[in-house]
Amino acid sequence: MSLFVVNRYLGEEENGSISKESRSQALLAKLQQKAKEKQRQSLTEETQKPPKERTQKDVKKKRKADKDSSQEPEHNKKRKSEAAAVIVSEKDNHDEPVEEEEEKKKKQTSANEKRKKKKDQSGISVKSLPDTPVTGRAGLEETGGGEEKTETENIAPEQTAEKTPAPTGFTVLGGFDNKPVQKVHRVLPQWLAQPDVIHRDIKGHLVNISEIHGLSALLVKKLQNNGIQNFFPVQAEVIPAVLESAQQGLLIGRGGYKPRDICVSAPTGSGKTLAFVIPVIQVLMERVVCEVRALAVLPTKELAQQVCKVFASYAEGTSLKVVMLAGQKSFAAEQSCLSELRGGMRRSLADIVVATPGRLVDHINKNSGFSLEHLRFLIIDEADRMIDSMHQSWLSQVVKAVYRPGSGQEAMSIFRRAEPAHVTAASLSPPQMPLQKLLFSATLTQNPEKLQQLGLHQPRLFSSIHSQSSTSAPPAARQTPPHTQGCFNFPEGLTEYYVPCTLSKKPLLILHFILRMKLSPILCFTNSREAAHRLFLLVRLFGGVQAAEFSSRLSPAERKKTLKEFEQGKIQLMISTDAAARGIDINGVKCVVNYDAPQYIRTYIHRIGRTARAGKTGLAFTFLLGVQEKNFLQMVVEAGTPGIQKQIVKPESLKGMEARYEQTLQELANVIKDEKTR
Ligand SMILES: Nc1ncnc2c1ncn2[C@@H]1O[C@H](COP(=O)(O)OP(=O)(O)OP(=O)(O)O)[C@@H](O)[C@H]1O
Repeated sequence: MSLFVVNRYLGEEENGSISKESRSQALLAKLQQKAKEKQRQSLTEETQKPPKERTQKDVKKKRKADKDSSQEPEHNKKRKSEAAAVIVSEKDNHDEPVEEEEEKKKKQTSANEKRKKKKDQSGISVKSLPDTPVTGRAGLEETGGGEEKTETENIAPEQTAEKTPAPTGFTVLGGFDNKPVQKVHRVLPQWLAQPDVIHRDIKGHLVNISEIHGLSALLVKKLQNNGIQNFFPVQAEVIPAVLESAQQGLLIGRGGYKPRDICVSAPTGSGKTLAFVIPVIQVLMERVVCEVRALAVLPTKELAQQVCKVFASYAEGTSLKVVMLAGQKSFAAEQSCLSELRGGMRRSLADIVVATPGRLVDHINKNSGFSLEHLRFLIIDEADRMIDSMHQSWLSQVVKAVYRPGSGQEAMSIFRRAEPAHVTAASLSPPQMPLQKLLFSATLTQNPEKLQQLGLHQPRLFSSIHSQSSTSAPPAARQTPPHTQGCFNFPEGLTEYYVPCTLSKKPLLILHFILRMKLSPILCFTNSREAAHRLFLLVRLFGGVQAAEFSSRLSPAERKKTLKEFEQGKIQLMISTDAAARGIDINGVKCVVNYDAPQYIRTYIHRIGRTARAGKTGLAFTFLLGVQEKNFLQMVVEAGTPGIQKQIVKPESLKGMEARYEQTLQELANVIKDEKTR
């Protein structure tokens, strides 16, 4: 039972037996009639006086007339509109005679009604179309045929009758279908859109280490002892920028302002590690009191180990101490490396800490001897990975630990740090140790929302994405970035191939690459730990290849040993999961094989970036099944690859190994069964 009954006023026919449909038609016709009369009245008035005499009074009168007419009974209106029509015809004798005009309007009205009836039956929603277009062609004749064009002049004739005329002074909505939709282009923040350009071509843009001012003789000597005579482009750009931000010493940046945070997006193997190790050691080596002033956070133990080794190597000969928090040792052992109690006072035993997020958070929360109140540099390597995996919200815990009010005198000291707010005279008066963030990645996200999480202060971006390869510009020159080719960096010396294959032939292909094409040492990536293990077992059973697996199936010590043997050339084929994809710096990798095609472009970039490092050349092959080809190639091309070639391996070149391969598959099935039972 309907709760509310709404009775619509339908005029005199209210109680008649007319059907709903025709009632609404009749109502519609009436409304149109009224609209027509109103327009006629307004036209009549308008044509009676020259425009300049029309005053507010007229407008009010017109409005009043409109109002009255809407309340006036029907028969009066009809008479008025006929009278108005007569006035118009006597006044402007060049108009068509009234009867014909009336006839025309009637025809138009009935034509409209017919059309509406037809549309009603077709179910399409009906717009209430007044049938005497004011600005249409007919409207032009009524007003004596002015010269100006109206919008119906430009519409195709069949549309003129359809076009809804605008009542005087109103805009008729609609017509969206013929407006082209404007494409929205993402507008990057200024600092992202106009980075400082880093050249991709390392060999063509080396800068002698003596050209970089501000480096101590000790560091220069250490670089030369390590065989480094020239800085790579990313180092030549970033090292001076970091040194400049610490020119006034540790306390505050130039002019009292906080130094700008720095983001670096440069290809894999372009030397980003030294780009932060050298300036941080240079700035901290003059320190007097040992406190944790530099913290480098990396995603994996291996990377933390690798960076800690580089820091320790260049801190040798200085009083700086480097400590790693990555779970290689027990929590207690790490705790004793960080600080000690002497005479009832806490003394820090570390200047530079290299950590993985998990262990770092543990020490912040459970180790009272670990203080970050003097932290000056926060280095986030593989920054895009660290942003994505902000587990345990490690960054907010670091920032909280940095600005945590100290106890006792520390809380009162003029060096007490307050979280940066707006830059005002007051916020700058006590000299404070600023916290400067340094971000590094070969696939740094350009997504402002993601970067927002890092709370960067007036960030400055150094990027090689915009640079043209092998230009003849002077080494340290910065070009205004040309059009961005793609959104990722590819090492200059890398050649990429894809190999069409079938699932069953993939193991034979990798054996063919080693035994026939002699491409070893090969770093081979699979998409899972199990696939890496199975392939490792199969290659070992096939024989003739020194192979090893590298995944979380191995203990950290076993992984470290495997990396070392691979680097020493004792292993021809290292079968790895993506644990070794990011940042791992293994000298001498000639060839990377994506045994399983990577699902994400960042994974691809970091995998192939294990070769062609430090300006050397390298090869990258990706085995592709038929169904993967189209999407993979599209992904790589969109990322801005300089070019990927098709490498076909003929089935006959695999023929000689098939018999042995079949036998190996049998043995493999037994080995896997044994493992499962163990
Ligand atoms: N100026 C230099 N001269 C010669 N070799 C260098 C120089 N700088 C770095 N290298 C070497 O280049 C290799 C790659 O350096 P590094 O690991 O810092 O690259 P990366 O940009 O961090 O790579 P990824 O993005 O993969 O982490 C290292 O073996 C390093 O010793």
